[in-house]
Amino acid sequence: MEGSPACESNVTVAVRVRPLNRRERDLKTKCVVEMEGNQTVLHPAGSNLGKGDSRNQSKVFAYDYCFWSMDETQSDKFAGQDIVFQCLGENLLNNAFQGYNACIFAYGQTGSGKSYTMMGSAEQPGLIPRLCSSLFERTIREQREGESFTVEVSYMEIYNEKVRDLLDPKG
Ligand SMILES: Nc1ncnc2c1ncn2[C@@H]1O[C@H](COP(=O)(O)OP(=O)(O)OP(=O)(O)O)[C@@H](O)[C@H]1O
Repeated sequence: MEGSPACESNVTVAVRVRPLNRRERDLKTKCVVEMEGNQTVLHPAGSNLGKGDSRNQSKVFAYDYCFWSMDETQSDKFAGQDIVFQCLGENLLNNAFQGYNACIFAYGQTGSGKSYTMMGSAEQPGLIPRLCSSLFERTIREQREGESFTVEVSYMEIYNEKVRDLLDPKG
């Protein structure tokens, strides 16, 4: 409603673009994604469709966050692991410290960058290691007499409609 404060949703949706991989570069793949603020624009990939065909038009989508991780040299818009954590992880931790359950769900086709964003590497840690270190740092920092913190986590993968417990050593 006009004049009322912005409505805060309990769900945050972000989209991330990864750099082209070797195969895509070798095929001289054109990047058809553009990001501006919280908008993602998908351009037609160049086809033989007729002029009036709606598939020839760019499509604009709005998200809470659009992370451009295509090209590190574009430093003004490049979103590395640190930015992703600042935007998604810090809020989630704040909510967790108020006692709310929190969940991050990474969705995308194979090779789209889910593991990179969630786990990352030793040099480029992703959301999970960053969340864990901040979480435990904060439990130590905010320790008070007579209070305790209980942390419960689960880590699941759903692939081909099968759920796999990624923390189960037997798995
Ligand atoms: N933001 C990024 N910056 C640099 N490299 C990336 C990024 N995202 C993904 N990659 C690289 O792209 C490749 C595929 O990414 P990743 O393994 O994370 O995909 P995935 O979605 O988890 O795939 P799968 O569903 O098959 O497990 C990896 O080599 C990864 O290092």
